[in-house]
Amino acid sequence: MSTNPVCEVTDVQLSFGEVKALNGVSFSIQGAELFAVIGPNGAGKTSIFNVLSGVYRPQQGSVTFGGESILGGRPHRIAKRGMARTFQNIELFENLTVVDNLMMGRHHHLNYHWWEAIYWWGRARSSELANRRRVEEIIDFLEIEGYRDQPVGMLPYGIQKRIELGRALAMEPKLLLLDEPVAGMNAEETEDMARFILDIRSELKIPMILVEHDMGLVMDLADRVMAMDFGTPLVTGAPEEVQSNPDVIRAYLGPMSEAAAAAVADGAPEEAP
Ligand SMILES: Nc1ncnc2c1ncn2[C@@H]1O[C@H](COP(=O)(O)OP(=O)(O)OP(=O)(O)O)[C@@H](O)[C@H]1O
Repeated sequence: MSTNPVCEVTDVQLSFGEVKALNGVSFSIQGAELFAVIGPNGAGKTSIFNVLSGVYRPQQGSVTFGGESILGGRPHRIAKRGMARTFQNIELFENLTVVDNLMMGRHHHLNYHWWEAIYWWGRARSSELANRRRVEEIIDFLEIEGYRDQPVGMLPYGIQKRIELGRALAMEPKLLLLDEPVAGMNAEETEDMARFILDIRSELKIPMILVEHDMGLVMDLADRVMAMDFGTPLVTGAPEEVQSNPDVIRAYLGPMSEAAAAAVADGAPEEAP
């Protein structure tokens, strides 16, 4: 049985002057899958996120989300339609508490008028209580009860990354974009983040696109991987298929890896120099 893709990117071209940031990029996200995008520095990974979230408008191609085109859509409108994103560099309100930062993720779900808010009645009261309940569920889910009332800026880096993930979850996204979620983390923090990403897939069933340099993490978690180089997709497939693709090995290791790539293609172990 085929289902409609959550998101479909078709033949996207994006240039900055002479630089082709994206060149014929196509992929679609089906169901609650974890789709990873890998590639060396400058391959175009962040540009894909910027196109999806409305920060960049490509010169060619189409992008649909929930069956409708989002090309030319403003970032806040695309976010409101259910696309949430975490960033390489944490973007939280440092002086606000964990709870208040998570409540920021709920602002699309506030559905009352200002006069109802002033008198704290009607929809203002019920909507606020429902939003607080949802935030408490996320606090439980991400195991951050111990930090709930602390200003985010005071917390360890790994916890801040987890709170940023929490804020994205508070939006109740239909698609979650994770931009290097374990960058700068130690082994224990990475392991915790990996566990939460797996829980999001299995329990919350939210489709995710993951951009990450930690290959171990990508190969362990992803359902499918798209490898890119110089804006061009090299191969898309199961992690083991992508990992052993000679073009991918070349892109990562450079021309010195010709022997390694050939050996992998032949299925033969590489000889020691
Ligand atoms: N706003 C911009 N103006 C000019 N060039 C840009 C812009 N954004 C991206 N590029 C260029 O597009 C190419 C792809 O960049 P992008 O940031 O998408 O790569 P990346 O794979 O995310 O790299 P990294 O792993 O280093 O974050 C690079 O050559 C980059 O310099």
